[in-house]
Amino acid sequence: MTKVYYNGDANDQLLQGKKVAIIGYGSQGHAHAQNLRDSGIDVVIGLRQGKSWDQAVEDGFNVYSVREAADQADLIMILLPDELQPKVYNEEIAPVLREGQSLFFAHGFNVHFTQIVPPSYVDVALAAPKGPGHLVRRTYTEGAGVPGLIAVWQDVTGQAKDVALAYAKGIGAARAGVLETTFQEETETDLFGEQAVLCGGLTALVKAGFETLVEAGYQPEVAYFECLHELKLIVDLMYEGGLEGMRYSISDTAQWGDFVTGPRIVDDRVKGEMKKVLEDIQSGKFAREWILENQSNRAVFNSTNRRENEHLIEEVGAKLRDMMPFVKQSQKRKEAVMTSEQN
Ligand SMILES: NC(=O)C1=CN([C@@H]2O[C@H](COP(=O)(O)OP(=O)(O)OC[C@H]3O[C@@H](n4cnc5c(N)ncnc54)[C@H](OP(=O)(O)O)[C@@H]3O)[C@@H](O)[C@H]2O)C=CC1
Ligand SMILES: CC[C@](O)(C(C)=O)C(=O)O
Ligand SMILES: [Mg+2]
Ligand SMILES: [Mg+2]
Repeated sequence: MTKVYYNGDANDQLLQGKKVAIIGYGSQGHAHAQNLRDSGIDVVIGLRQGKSWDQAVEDGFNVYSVREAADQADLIMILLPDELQPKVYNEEIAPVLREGQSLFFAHGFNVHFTQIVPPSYVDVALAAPKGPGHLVRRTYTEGAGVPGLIAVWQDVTGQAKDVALAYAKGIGAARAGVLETTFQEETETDLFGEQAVLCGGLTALVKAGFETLVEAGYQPEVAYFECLHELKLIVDLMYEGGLEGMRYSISDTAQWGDFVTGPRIVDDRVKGEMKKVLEDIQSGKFAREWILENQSNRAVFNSTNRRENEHLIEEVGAKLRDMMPFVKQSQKRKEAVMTSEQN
């Protein structure tokens, strides 16, 4: 059985008196920075001037250029978009890297696919939450956490794994469970999961269900509630109790439909395609195409994004969600602030 690490397995002392530079203050960056700070760790932020810089200052952090932050830190966590990391690393971080520092990532893409080649004299490790950054922060504030993976690429000090575990505890991941992996396993499984199941597979399934109902003459609003809105409610049950827990709550009619129709939708052809997707990830084909797409100014990414945002499901969903302010996180936050200001 794989060892799962929890809070009690981590040595907090390894990050006490050390300075952590969080490079980037986006989805993961703001969450790591705020969680580590709340865990008693000294954090500075490395950024360029702009929206995130202003936000990090507003959130009470000392913010520096990437180079200045990296230069003063014991541990540098790179939380920039994957496609921008190699340039920023080469121009701003590599020139100031020195022995004794640790270089951390939340995803192994650039190291595994050799877009970043760290020098031999720094520890290189991974602390990768298995969830979106905004939930890494939200769950932490709720006393919970998002599970995480740690991995060591290069261990100069002999402490890289223990430091990665202490970091994982600092961001709240060790409340939920931390697994040790390799850069290769993290990179390949993360890319596969987001493409085939969590993001690509799911959005395609939702759209195909919605379109099938609408093309058959059913109301788009009914199709939206059925194929998108209710998904969260069903997934929440799976999150809490696995497949069995979800099936306990649904009707026997739904469960029978699940058993007989599920395998007709996700059939052997779909599974065969998943295997090909995995092969493209393992061979580096996907990585090369994503790198080239960025070098060609994201022609396909941008046009696909525009088309996707214009889909009827988005138009219908936006109107329905406007009538359900409680489902909008930003609205929830505004209300929480207003309530705390009133009290
Ligand atoms: N999103 C997620 O939940 C997850 C992400 N990861 C990994 O975490 C890493 C970060 O991803 P994510 O949080 O999504 O990234 P985001 O796209 O949310 O991060 C953008 C941040 O990077 C800053 N930035 C962009 N370009 C530069 C630059 N040239 N110099 C300085 N700062 C810059 C942006 O600042 P500005 O406002 O100025 O543009 C912003 O603060 C990736 O490796 C990703 O794979 C891992 C698990 C989940
Ligand atoms: C599922 C997408 C993800 O891998 C994540 C939130 O874990 C990402 O890269 O954003
Ligand atoms: Mg992921
Ligand atoms: Mg990912």
